Amino acid sequence: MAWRIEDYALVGDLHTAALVSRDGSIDWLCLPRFDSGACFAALLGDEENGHWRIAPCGEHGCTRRAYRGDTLVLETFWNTSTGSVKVIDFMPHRDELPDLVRIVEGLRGEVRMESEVRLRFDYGRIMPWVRRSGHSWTAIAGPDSVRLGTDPRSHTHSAGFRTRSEFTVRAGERVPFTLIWHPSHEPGPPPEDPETALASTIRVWDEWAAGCAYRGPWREAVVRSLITLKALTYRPTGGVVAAATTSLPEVIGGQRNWDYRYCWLRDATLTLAALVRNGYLEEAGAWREWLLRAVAGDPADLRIMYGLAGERRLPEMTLDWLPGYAGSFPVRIGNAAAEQLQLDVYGQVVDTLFLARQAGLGAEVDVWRLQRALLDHLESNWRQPDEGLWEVRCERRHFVHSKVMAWVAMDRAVRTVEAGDYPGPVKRWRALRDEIHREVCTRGYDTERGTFTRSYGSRELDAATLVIPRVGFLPPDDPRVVGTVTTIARELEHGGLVRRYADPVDIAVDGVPGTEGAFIACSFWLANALHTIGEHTAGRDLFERVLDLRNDVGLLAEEWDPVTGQQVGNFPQAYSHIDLINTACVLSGHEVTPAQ
Ligand SMILES: OC[C@H]1O[C@H](O[C@H]2O[C@H](CO)[C@@H](O)[C@H](O)[C@H]2O)[C@H](O)[C@@H](O)[C@@H]1O
Repeated sequence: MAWRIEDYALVGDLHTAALVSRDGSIDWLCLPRFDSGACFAALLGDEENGHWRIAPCGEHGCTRRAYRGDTLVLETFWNTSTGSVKVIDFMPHRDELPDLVRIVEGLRGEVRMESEVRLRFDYGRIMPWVRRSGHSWTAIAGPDSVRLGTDPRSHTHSAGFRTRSEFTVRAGERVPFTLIWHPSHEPGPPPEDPETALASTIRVWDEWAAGCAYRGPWREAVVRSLITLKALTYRPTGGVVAAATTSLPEVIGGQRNWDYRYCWLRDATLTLAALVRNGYLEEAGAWREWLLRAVAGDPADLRIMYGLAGERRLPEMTLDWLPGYAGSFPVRIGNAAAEQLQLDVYGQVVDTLFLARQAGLGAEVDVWRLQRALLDHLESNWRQPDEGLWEVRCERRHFVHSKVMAWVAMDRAVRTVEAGDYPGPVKRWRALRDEIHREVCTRGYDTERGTFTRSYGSRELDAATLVIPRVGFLPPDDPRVVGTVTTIARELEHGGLVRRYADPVDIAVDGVPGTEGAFIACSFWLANALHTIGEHTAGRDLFERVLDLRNDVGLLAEEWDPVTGQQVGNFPQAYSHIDLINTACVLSGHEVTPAQ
């Protein structure tokens, strides 16, 4: 039986990330980058697709686990009949090659332990050859080579395509294991001392987390979410992935299984806004540089998502040899949504660059030149229907959220010029801003029901319209805003949270078969909107209800299935953590302060 999605914890090194189950099993790890092939893919299949478990012999599931303070160092504890033990898992921050360290520490009495490693490259398909050299075991296939470093006390042997160790750990003893990836045509790097690596990993995370400016009542949840967003950042380029996984299903057994290991302009800009709001300007600077490189060229060729280094081709395919998480087939890599037109990303990008500048990130001519190009392109294209932020896989529509975000792009451009930051055709932009506003209020508003709709002329609702007061399109006390918030709260409610739009049981809703859970980010948006329209108690109650869905180490997937009571969708997902942070900030009055 598969572990629940919330039974996993994340460790990572700002290049890639691993998921560790409550059973001490690493069931997901892509090397050397987030979007590389997985060498442990049991998450989407079974142990034969690759995993690494370290746990007491005969035990199933740990007693408890936690991150060590404000770090990404995971400690998993077991109390057994003979003693207690913990396994410390982490990935040292690296300049070159990825490295996963696991240290087994005896806490009380003595415990018989086992380690089992099955390395399978290319998402669980390729069985490598294993070579031994002293206490190191190197698995090689094609371009990949992974070296498992063991301690002499762990009595390791390799047979039957798995490497096993059995040993006893006593109170006070520490038995380390390391796993290092390197290109198979190059010699492996010299081993690093696990204890030194642990000390420096703890120090780096502690120092980073101490920089968090948020001081409100939900500090622990906010800091954990910031650490998670940071862990989804690809340090070499400044790109940010939407989640660490591919194909965790939006409903168990369903087909809504997508690859999120890419940089969406929407998700990445929102990540940056959350980081900037909490004092992390360095990441914002790195991402701005990533953006300038990724989108360079003709603005008509703007993509809504890119690879970690700005790659544009992300062809979608299915991995037929993997059965999928709990039988949720197909498993996809690549993402066809990369080819879509999603007009909101123009507004997202311009808005985040505006916010970053307000927060103190220096003005730069190249950044303004990029915005001018995006605005020119939007000026000629905002009237087109698009696939919208929910990336529908059916005919394009005039989505209200896309048009509202086009208004945001024009509004921030006007305000930038008015503030004297840069020059631009402000009269024309003002006129366009007014025109978009008029059109949305006429064609995107249902006067009969008193709510903004999903697209022009439709009666459907869309939780994305909850952003209308937040982006300043209309004031919070406008009856159209109040009507939209209350209608969405009533009609999109799903198990105490909200759906992003009506249950897509009918394929016409978004072009994808099957239903899905409540959307976590949208539930935070609703909490935020309720607060903004003065429904403070309802907003806070909803916010805390969603906070309660975090797993034991503070992580959230994309959705929540109230029927099974489980997290569903890719994990951990940036979107969910972004809106946890933003909503905590709004509900506790913590807003971005421009640098002096
Ligand atoms: O619902 C169908 C689409 O679902 C995915 O997109 C979602 O995730 C993105 C990344 O977090 C987010 O930016 C987007 O708003 C969400 O709808 C999937 O990536 C798409 O391929 C799919 O069509």
